[in-house]
Amino acid sequence: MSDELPGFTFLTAGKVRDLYAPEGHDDLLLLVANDRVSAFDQVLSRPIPGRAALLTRLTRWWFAQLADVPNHLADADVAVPEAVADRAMLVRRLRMHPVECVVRGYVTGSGYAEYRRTGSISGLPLPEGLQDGDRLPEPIFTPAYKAELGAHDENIPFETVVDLVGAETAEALRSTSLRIFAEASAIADAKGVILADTKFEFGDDAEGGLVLADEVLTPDSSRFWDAAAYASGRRGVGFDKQIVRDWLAAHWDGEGAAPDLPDEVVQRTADRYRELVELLTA
Ligand SMILES: Nc1ncnc(-c2cnn(Cc3cccc(F)c3)c2)c1Cl
Repeated sequence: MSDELPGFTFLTAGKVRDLYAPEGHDDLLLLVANDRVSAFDQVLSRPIPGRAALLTRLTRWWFAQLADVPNHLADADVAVPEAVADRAMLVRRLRMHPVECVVRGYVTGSGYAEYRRTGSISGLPLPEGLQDGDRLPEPIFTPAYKAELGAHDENIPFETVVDLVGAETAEALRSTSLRIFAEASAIADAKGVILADTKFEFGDDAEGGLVLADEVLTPDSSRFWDAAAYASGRRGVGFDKQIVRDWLAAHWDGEGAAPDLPDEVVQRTADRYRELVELLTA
């Protein structure tokens, strides 16, 4: 997506999203998703058609499911350009907390690596002998400090969250994150999808209230696994990027730029995103 969006000032770009400010509305922002996908810390060269619209639809749906949690969606009368309308969200500008509110129901990824090194994640001691992909006795709040774009977030103990945002907000971040995770994983579970982990971001609005921000419970912020595959011993079968990961693992040594995905992989991945969103939002 070029930076040009009439009536909006380009602010910054993430891996797969751009942030704009609506001219004349400094209390609002526009998040515009694009069809790019990142894997192995690289934004792949070939976009996945329809991905941005599907993930925007999913985030909107989750916000509606989590009606008891204040969120940043704005219903202001600002015209969003037709060209991006199905993959854009007009949101209230918040004072964002610099904490990635990660909740894990299963141990995998960077959390599993930290567990193998230290026996804990974000300072939380865990049972011995856990294997990659094991379900945890109960979901845990494992916050991270927002790293600069492209770097890995650094897991931090709850005490550091208190230092960053104060005890009251830290407790609210933890309790709200755990509550949302419990609600969302129950919804996903009923549809044959494991929500293994997710990352929430929150900010304060002008009244000082805690507001759920950014994208929510999408395959970019969460790991969604196929529950039937997990039950049959095939762990961590991702719903979205597994096709891309498997193809890259078979056709790339991980050095330098990732090769272009073939049409068949792009199409199957696009289908898989649609399948996940239609399964969850049915
Ligand atoms: N409601 C809000 N209020 C204030 N700030 C934000 C905010 C800032 N940055 N990001 C993440 C991001 C970075 C790059 C492109 C993106 F589309 C999004 C979200 C939000 Cl969502």
